[in-house]
Amino acid sequence: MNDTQRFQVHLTGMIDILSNHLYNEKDVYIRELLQNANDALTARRNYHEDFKPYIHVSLTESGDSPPTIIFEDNGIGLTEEEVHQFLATIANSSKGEKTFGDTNSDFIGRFGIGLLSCFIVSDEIVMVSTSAKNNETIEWRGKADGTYEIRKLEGKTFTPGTKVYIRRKEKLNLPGDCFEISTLRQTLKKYGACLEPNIILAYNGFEEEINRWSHQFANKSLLHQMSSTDILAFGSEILGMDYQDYFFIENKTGRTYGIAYIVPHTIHMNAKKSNAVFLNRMFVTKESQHLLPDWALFIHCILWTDELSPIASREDFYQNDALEQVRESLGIAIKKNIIDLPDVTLSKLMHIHYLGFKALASQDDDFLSFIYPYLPMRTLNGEQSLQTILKTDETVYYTDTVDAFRQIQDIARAKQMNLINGGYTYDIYILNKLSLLLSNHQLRLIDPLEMTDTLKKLNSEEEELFVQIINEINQKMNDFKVNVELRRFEPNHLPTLFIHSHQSQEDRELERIAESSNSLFSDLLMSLQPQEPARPILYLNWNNVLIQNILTSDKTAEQLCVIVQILYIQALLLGHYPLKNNELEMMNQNLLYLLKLV
Ligand SMILES: Nc1ncnc2c1ncn2[C@@H]1O[C@H](COP(=O)(O)OP(=O)(O)OP(=O)(O)O)[C@@H](O)[C@H]1O
Repeated sequence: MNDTQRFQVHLTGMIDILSNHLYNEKDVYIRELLQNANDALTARRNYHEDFKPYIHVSLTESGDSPPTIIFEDNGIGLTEEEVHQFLATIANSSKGEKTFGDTNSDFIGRFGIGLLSCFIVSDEIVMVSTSAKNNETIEWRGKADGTYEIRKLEGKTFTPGTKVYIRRKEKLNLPGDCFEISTLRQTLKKYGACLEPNIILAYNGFEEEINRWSHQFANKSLLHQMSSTDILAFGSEILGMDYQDYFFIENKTGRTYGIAYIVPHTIHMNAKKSNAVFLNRMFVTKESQHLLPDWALFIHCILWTDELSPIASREDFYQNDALEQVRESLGIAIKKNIIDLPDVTLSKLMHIHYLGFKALASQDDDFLSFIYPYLPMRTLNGEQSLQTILKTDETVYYTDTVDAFRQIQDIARAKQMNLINGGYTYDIYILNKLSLLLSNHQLRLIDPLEMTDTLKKLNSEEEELFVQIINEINQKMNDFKVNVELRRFEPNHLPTLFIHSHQSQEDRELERIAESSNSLFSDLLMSLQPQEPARPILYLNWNNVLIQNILTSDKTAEQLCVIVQILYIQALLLGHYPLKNNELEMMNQNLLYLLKLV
């Protein structure tokens, strides 16, 4: 015979799960009480009742007994049947569907577990509720041990609404709990800032309104009528930063909207995002990481939504398709607003946030085609905007690495070339895209090797004069895998030009890493190297007085080689290339050699 049994709920275990494993914020019980009061007011309004909604919160302390927080609302209340059905049955809610987004419900509660969070701070929840449906008043006492008592209060007339009493546990060890007035005030402001009903906090005979000013911002049409002073003040209150510029944003459904503040200082690329989000007017998080695209670092948002699903702790949102669509649509809105900003604001913005703008421009052609004139780039003349760089009719060249720029900057300057250093973050993607996008400009990537074509060969007599010595030098430099050549080039003051192709740099780096690895790994690395690795070239400038003096002096080949080796080390150091072991050794030997001479 089948023996059907009922599951039992171990409430103490559940409270432990809630307090230690579900909620990060230790003040959630205030959020849940606010939310329930707010939902009860919504339900009463939906019940077609004409009344002035309020939520009244008070903190009482009397004598030696622990302080008590009392939450009162004049909402729909609960009948006795509803108390059994919704209060005493865990995970049963009177608020319908458990999913957000698909439904257009005004309720915030869904899961039917929120009230349990009060057990984190209290051993008993006492609720006195008068239902607007039948005017009956019920007192419910729920205990953390999983038992509850219920009784009807008769003989007195109560108006519809609910009062919840939370008395602090005797041994509550929760730093910064809300049984202290300033924490309670702060927490009510945090969660309740945008709720519609008037929230009043009473303490020691004084009353203050918590959300009178702030609740208006959540109303889309009121928001657009607020003064800019108010909007900036609201940003600083919610996000804790002083902003100077903002614009409104809204996604395409119109169900997620808000204020986008421009961050007034430079932001680190992996800085935490600071976006406050309210779901059905209830605060969810101040650090939403996924609601805006990654590039939108220069924006801090305050957003209101009713179309996203919160995770169980209600402290963030599920990363689902709905969230992705909202993020994409908000991204489009931000771009559009930036494009519409006045020129002065845009230049100011660029100054602070060029990196964020470059990130966006490198991913988005539309944005790039608008924004590129304002983007700053490093050139031979320091930092310039692309609009200034591209003013000329001549070809503008760019390198793909900082290293390539360094290698050719001197001769490029001598040739009066327009050269951009494309080696900084995002620049190469932007420049590559622009080279295809801009039809009227010659924007061309240059390889340092191309520059060697412009170095002049010596005439045949000169060539003959030095061919032997250059050969000897090359033999001595063979160990360092570099070729030495003699050429004429400008600027004359430049004794050498060191050209290191991508391939020769890679081969060199492989060798250097192999040197500092264990023998097994080093053998493996070296087996990856080609038989004949690519070599950099050290060009000696025959136009340069130092080089002329060196080569025409009566020094022996060995002595000349010492000097060329020193010039080679200098070129490596100027190019920021770490030295290999044999180069270090060679430099030390040469220093000793020089020491002996002086
Ligand atoms: N102030 C109140 N007025 C009227 N009913 C209330 C009040 N507080 C709680 N309730 C009732 O108790 C039920 C359980 O509340 P609880 O906070 O545990 O869950 P919920 O609000 O439904 O969902 P969630 O877990 O998502 O918050 C509610 O569905 C509601 O019917």
